[in-house]
Amino acid sequence: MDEKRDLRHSWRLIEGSFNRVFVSFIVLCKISLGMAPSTQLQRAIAAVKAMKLLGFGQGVAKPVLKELLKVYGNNWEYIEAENYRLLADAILDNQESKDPETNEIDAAFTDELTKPLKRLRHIEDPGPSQSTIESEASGETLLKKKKLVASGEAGIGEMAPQHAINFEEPSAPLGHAIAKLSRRTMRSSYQRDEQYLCDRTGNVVRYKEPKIELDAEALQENAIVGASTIPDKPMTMTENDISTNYNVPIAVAAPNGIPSGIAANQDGESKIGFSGANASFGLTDASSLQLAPNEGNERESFLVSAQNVLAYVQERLSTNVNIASSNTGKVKLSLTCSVECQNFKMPVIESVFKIVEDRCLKSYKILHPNFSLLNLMKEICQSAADLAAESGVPLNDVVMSPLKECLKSSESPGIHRRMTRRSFNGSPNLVSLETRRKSMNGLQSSLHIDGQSNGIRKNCAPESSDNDVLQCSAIPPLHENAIIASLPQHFEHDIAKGEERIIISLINEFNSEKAPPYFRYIPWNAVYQNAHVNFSLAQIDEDDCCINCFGNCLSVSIPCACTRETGGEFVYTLDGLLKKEFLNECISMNSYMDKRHVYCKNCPIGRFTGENKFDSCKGHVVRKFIKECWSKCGCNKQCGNRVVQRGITYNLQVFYTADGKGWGLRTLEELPRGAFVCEYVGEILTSKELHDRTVQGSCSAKHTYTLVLDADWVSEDGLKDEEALCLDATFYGNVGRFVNHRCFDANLVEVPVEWETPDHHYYHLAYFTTRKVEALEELTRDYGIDFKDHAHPIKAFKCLCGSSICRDSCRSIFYEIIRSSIIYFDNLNLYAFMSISMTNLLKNVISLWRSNLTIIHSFDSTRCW
Ligand SMILES: C[S@@+](CC[C@H](N)C(=O)[O-])C[C@H]1O[C@@H](n2cnc3c(N)ncnc32)[C@H](O)[C@@H]1O
Repeated sequence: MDEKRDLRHSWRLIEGSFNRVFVSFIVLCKISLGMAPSTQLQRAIAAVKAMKLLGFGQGVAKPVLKELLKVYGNNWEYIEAENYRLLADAILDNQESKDPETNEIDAAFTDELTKPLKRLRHIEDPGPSQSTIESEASGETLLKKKKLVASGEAGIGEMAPQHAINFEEPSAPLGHAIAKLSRRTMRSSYQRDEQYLCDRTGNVVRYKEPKIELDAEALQENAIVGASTIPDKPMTMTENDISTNYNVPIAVAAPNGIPSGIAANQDGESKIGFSGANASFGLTDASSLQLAPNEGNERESFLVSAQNVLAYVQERLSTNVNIASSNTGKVKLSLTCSVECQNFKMPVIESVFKIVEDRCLKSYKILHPNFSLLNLMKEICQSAADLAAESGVPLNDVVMSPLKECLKSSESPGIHRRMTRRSFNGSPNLVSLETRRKSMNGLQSSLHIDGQSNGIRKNCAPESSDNDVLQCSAIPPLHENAIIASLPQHFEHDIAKGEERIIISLINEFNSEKAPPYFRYIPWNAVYQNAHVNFSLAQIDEDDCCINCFGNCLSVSIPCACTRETGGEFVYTLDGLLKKEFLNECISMNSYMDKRHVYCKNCPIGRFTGENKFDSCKGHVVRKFIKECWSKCGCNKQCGNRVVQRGITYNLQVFYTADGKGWGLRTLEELPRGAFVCEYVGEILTSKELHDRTVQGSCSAKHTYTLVLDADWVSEDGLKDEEALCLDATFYGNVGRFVNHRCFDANLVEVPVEWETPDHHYYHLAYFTTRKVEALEELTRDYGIDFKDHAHPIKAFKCLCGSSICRDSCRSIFYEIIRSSIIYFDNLNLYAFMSISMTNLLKNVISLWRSNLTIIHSFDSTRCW
């Protein structure tokens, strides 16, 4: 109320003095300017009137106007442009040059009448029309300005207040910069070369102001630094968060150099801070976030202080990112983009996030599992704050591409939160989003993003194009064609080299290892030398195929002959997933817990070890087979009973694991339960050939890539060597070779699948999901290793699977007991184990001990380890 009263008073004073000014300027114009009196007179009157409204008396304005007219050869257009900005600036500069010290103090303690005056220098003014002046003078707008200046001056007043970053030269009044831009377009003598930065500890740091070139491109790219308007309900947090606590922020003027100031929002209400011709809703209060009509003016502003960060960044295409943080450590960020659609309605912000995340995932395919837009925004806030707190960061970089700078600043060691993104030229790039916490003491814990739960009511949605959202969210638009252009060295576009139906990228986000040791990618198994694998049509008799079928076997009510192996039922659903019951059984059979091991009398593995061949079998898991239709069948390639042979269909990626397992495989999209992921492909070796390779040491690499196709070994006594087959993916293999081990709760299970060979000597080993797998989750299977079997010829690795029930830990004795317990209670299988209560489990264990049952060490020795 007091403020309003003051303003009214000021306005009366202005009115009262107007007549005198008018008369004086008639004289001035007649004497000094030599123009046609009527025109000059009117113009002079208008100029003085405008200056008076700004608080400059006639005595101050007159000589400066005179001087300007001289300098510009009586070119009134320059002087009148932008509501006499040039004149106002010149007056201020004149004052500054007379007494900079006083001005500095002025900046801090200037009285209320002076504040709006200074503020006008950086307000985005829609134009010099009389109506604008009137509306400014009418109270409400001035009140807004007053508030604005007051909040802005809180920072200046203390001049380098503790914890404030001041990107403005100390002696410069607020709002210098935007005016500067326009002046620069006219004369270079107004340029300032340096700015001062007060870091959070109050030190003044000095650095170069970005050079502003006057060509159109530079005007788009660069921005000027100065003081800014603070919207009357600025980019808000709660009152407590920011209130009047903005410390001398940075403002970046419109790239086109057209300052304007009072933005019209949708409701037609005047708003200070953004051009009415631009979409502008900055960091306003969530509840008052407004979308202004976009008429094309692009603006950038960036307002920063160490504890109070207010950032408004606009990239091209009228898209903005606004960031604000408060003394309390809260950070809010809002996105602005222009959407050219009628009847625009803001969707729920979470759904916007989701779309962007999905798009990121779809496009980059290499995002960190923890990637979320919200996290990204937090990163941006954090990084902006870090940058603000950090001296010596060139401001122009900050202004032009804040995220780029955030990302650049992530090279030092520390907490690593990484994601991949495309570089700003549209190519994919690996980016480390490490955040340096040191400068933000405690901010991390209290980060808050506007629009998360309290909701942004009005904003733009990324509905029109990728650009709309991706540019403003600092994730640049995607151009698939540009993928290969600037890949990081540790990124391989397609390790399958076109052999698969899909692209399988490889990425190392953790160290400099660019690629796994050399191997040749093959999409299907290949016989090394002696393995007896007969793919002949002749060996498939009519009982082993469905000659009379047509189209899709699954669409017929009577299952075809190919289901003989699986009890007269197809194992696949119409969606191509494994049926629940079949999958459950496969999981259970493959389970380390499961007792269904069988032992060969003459184990092919033991034959070459010199051990007693009747005693050497470590046991083999009995597995269920899938039989798929094949070329001799009457159905087509799209038949629902041909899943594995159609190859990999989900987006997979080889990546370097963070937990020391070396390379691993992950999915880039969500996988449903029972989905076929990939086959384990390698060279088909006889067990003798594998043994020879082992003896020769050619398999003694850091990692082991061999496994035994032993699913049916026990059914035939005296299996010939050329029929006892193994797979070795050390030198030739597919993505399956990168699947790491996980104890018990792996998300893949291997299932033998046959189609071109009716016997079970050779088969394909297919990996299916045991549960729904989230995008970016590592794909793992349980190798079935007994980590306690130190007598095994091949030493097991130190398990780093991270499972809470890892068998290779000191707790594993507990699991041995559990396993024994399950074996003891014959009716329990893995599922029962998973579901039994701890009490029951303990009862089992006690009962087990009581009965003095020895722990049985049986395990599948023939699996890969
Ligand atoms: C089939 S390879 C898997 C791919 C391998 N990580 C790589 O970098 O190429 C199996 C090897 O990976 C490593 N490995 C797999 N699972 C592991 C685990 N849970 N803990 C530690 N190492 C593991 C072991 O060296 C093992 O011999």
